[in-house]
Amino acid sequence: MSMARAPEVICGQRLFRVKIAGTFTSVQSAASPRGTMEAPRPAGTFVVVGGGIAGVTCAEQLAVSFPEEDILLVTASPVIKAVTNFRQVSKVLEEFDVEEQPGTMLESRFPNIKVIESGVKRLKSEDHCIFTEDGREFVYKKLCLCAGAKPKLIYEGNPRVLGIRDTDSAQEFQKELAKARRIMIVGNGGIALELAYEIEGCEVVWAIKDKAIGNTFFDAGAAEFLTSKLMSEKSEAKIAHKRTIYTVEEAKKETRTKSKADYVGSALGPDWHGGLALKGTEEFSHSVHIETRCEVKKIYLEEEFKIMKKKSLAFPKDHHKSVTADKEMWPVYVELTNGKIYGCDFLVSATGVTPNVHPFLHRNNFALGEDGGLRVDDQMRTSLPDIYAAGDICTACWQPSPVWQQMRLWTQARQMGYYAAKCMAAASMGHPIDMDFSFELFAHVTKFFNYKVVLLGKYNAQGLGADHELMLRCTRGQEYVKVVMQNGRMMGAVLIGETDLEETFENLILNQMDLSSYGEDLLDPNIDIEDYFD
Ligand SMILES: Cc1cc2nc3c(=O)[nH]c(=O)nc-3n(C[C@H](O)[C@H](O)[C@H](O)COP(=O)(O)OP(=O)(O)OC[C@H]3O[C@@H](n4cnc5c(N)ncnc54)[C@H](O)[C@@H]3O)c2cc1C
Ligand SMILES: NC(=O)C1=CN([C@@H]2O[C@H](COP(=O)(O)OP(=O)(O)OC[C@H]3O[C@@H](n4cnc5c(N)ncnc54)[C@H](O)[C@@H]3O)[C@@H](O)[C@H]2O)C=CC1
Repeated sequence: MSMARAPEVICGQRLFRVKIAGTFTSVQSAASPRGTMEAPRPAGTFVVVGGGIAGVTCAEQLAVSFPEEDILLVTASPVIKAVTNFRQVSKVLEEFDVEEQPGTMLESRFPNIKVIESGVKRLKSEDHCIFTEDGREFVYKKLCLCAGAKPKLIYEGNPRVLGIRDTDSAQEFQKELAKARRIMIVGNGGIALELAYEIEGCEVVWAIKDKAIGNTFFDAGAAEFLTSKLMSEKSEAKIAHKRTIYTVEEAKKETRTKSKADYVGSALGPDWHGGLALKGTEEFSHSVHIETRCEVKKIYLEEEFKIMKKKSLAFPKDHHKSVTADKEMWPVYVELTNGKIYGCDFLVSATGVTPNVHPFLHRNNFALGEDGGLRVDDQMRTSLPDIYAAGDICTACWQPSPVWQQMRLWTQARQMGYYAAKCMAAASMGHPIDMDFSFELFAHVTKFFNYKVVLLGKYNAQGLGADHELMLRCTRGQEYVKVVMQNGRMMGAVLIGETDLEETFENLILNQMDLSSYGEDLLDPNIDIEDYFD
């Protein structure tokens, strides 16, 4: 490598040389301010790994904080994810679109960002350097790992089991669906909910471990509200954006109740299925049969199943009629733990994600969280010096606010990427910063079954024990409102439909006002709650 003199960059007290022959390298640090020679310390630049929302937001924020420095974004995917049309809906609720863009677009928006399209195959933390698949080595002074997560597939490797994470896997899924008459969805979180509602022209057997749908987001009440929509014909009416005061039909109070294929691309963005026709070969819209409280016991390919001489079941079109044996043959058969067997064209494993830490672990003694993510503290630092992490790859291990929890969502990926960059900048200047306000309250706005869904705080009473009460208001087909109360304070809420309550409830959760005296008025649709708390 040529050792031609490199441009010099002053950062704090230290003199660094960066960027030699198109790569970034280190020189020994200058003498310490006291005049004694410190042990040689690596120089290098700020390096961010991962072109998803967390990595891109982190790199952008670093580029703004250090306009004179080069920021390196190393990513395995050919496109990066950019946050566009960002809208701060309220204090903590945010909405944005996610766009796939070539790395060059990011470079032109931020001339001090350099995007390197290559997977990181190894991290040598003691030398502060990373090695990429294309044989390059980059030295960092601070590194932020934002390599996302991978789908945690059941029966991984079986050709009839598909997962959905990035554009490639979504397209593969669409291609297979276009030829399918029946599929099985396994899992009960975000992806399963979206697929069960969006898929048309194909029978869907949906196998869930729980007794109600959508366990990662909803309790049984909300699930029932949504299930009726799932079982009815699909109506594509646009969501209205005005508040409507509905009559309470039911108000009750419950007490105490890929080589390259090895690298995944970035996780899909909002409305990822919007541009994909999720349609099977048939001409009907929804046809979903839900099998509750069961898991997959075994799967058999067609030939294997024929030898077994077991019986599979026909798709239960009419829930009141008894189940009959299936006369058709299928490419794959799924035996459930409840003893039932269904044949289908393929199975979608929508069974969660696992943090993508593997490329960084070799000889690096990272502390890992229970879910396998890189543990990060309240400054987004991992357990190794000068290495930060953000987004799906990390496990938040600080003492959280009583109404915040980590979930692997793009809002949190953005917030963590942004805050990690702030922390890296602050550490470079030698002072820590206060936790970002976005971690005060968990807030997620999304769409399920064409309903707007807002989740706030401990929306499912997570970790509150038995000492809480729920208040509900529900108008079938219109809205579902649930608040979680503890000691007279609002701790969380689920708002489905156009309730227009999110801002008020967000404030009530944040300010922890004693609401005991308001009782059920809190959810009375005839009381304009915004005026009440003005
Ligand atoms: C189908 C689907 C629908 C979703 N819907 C929603 C939703 O409606 N709302 C919501 O809030 N969240 C949703 N999510 C979750 C959300 O997309 C993720 O939480 C978020 O995008 C994670 O961002 P990230 O930047 O941490 O990781 P990712 O987006 O996974 O990005 C990781 C990046 O790292 C790169 N990378 C990986 N390994 C390496 C390596 N070794 N070297 C270099 N680069 C590497 C990848 O190529 C990628 O660019 C959805 C997820 C999926 C899969
Ligand atoms: N609108 C939104 O907010 C959406 C968010 N997402 C996010 O994308 C990521 C991936 O989504 P999902 O895969 O749906 O993950 P998820 O974490 O939302 O749900 C995983 C589901 O799989 C179930 N499960 C786990 N192991 C299982 C097994 N062996 N057998 C049967 N069921 C099993 C779990 O009980 C859970 O219901 C998540 O972080 C999710 O939050 C995804 C789609 C939409």
